[in-house]
Amino acid sequence: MLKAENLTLYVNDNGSRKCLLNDISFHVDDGEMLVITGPNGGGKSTLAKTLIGIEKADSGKIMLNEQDITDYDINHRANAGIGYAFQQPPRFKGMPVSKLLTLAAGRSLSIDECCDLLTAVGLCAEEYVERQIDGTLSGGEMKRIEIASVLAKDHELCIFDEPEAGIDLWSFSMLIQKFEEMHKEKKQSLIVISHQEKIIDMADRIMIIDDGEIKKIGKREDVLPYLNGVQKCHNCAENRERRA
Ligand SMILES: Nc1ncnc2c1ncn2[C@@H]1O[C@H](COP(=O)(O)OP(=O)(O)OP(=O)(O)O)[C@@H](O)[C@H]1O
Repeated sequence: MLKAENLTLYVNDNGSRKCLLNDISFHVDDGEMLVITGPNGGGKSTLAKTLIGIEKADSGKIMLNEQDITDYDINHRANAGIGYAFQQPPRFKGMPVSKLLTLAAGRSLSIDECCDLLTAVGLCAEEYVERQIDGTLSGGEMKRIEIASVLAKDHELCIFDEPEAGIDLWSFSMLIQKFEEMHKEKKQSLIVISHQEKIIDMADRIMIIDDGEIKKIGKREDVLPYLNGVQKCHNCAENRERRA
């Protein structure tokens, strides 16, 4: 189980102190899927980066399976069992895809295993397995390779930041199948940051973050009506602006 307690994070924004996360507390049960959603700029990616150790909270505590990981760096947290797929994946130039997958798995993978991982994210294995990770890969291709690298290992907790971003419809439906499979197996807990209805509909619980704060968290059936209400209000405001 992951438990975040009172996470608060400030950054220096052109000389002034800006609060990006304000007293965030929540948990993710073993095998649970928590979907985090909310408006752009609300703090979702910042929270994910804080959980994996890229950002360091000014206060608060993070526990993974009763282990206090608050002071762990990114590698130490990965070793403790947290896997993370970036919203915008970094490119490890000059490395073939098979090597990245092997490194991510933490053991040597056969070409067949690499191909299975690539197929799971809708990439033609033969075409990509020995391809170099460099600027010639499109954003969507890079995103899918990144997701495959997280799938390469069983984690205690996998965090996917907008896995749908830049991915075509066909690959997206394969990805949904993969998430459904992982969710059904309940071997790994999942945090998925998403704006996509299909992903939100899969959640056990949904958390809405806006302005660095949790606006709502609860079971899918309790939060969905609230989310639809927020959406309607947003549309009303947009329509009013358009009419004015
Ligand atoms: N280092 C920083 N300095 C100043 N502001 C920052 C910094 N990092 C993030 N922000 C701001 O914090 C806010 C939250 O950003 P974040 O990327 O977490 O949002 P998000 O909810 O993931 O948005 P999206 O849905 O667009 O991906 C944004 O307003 C962003 O501009």
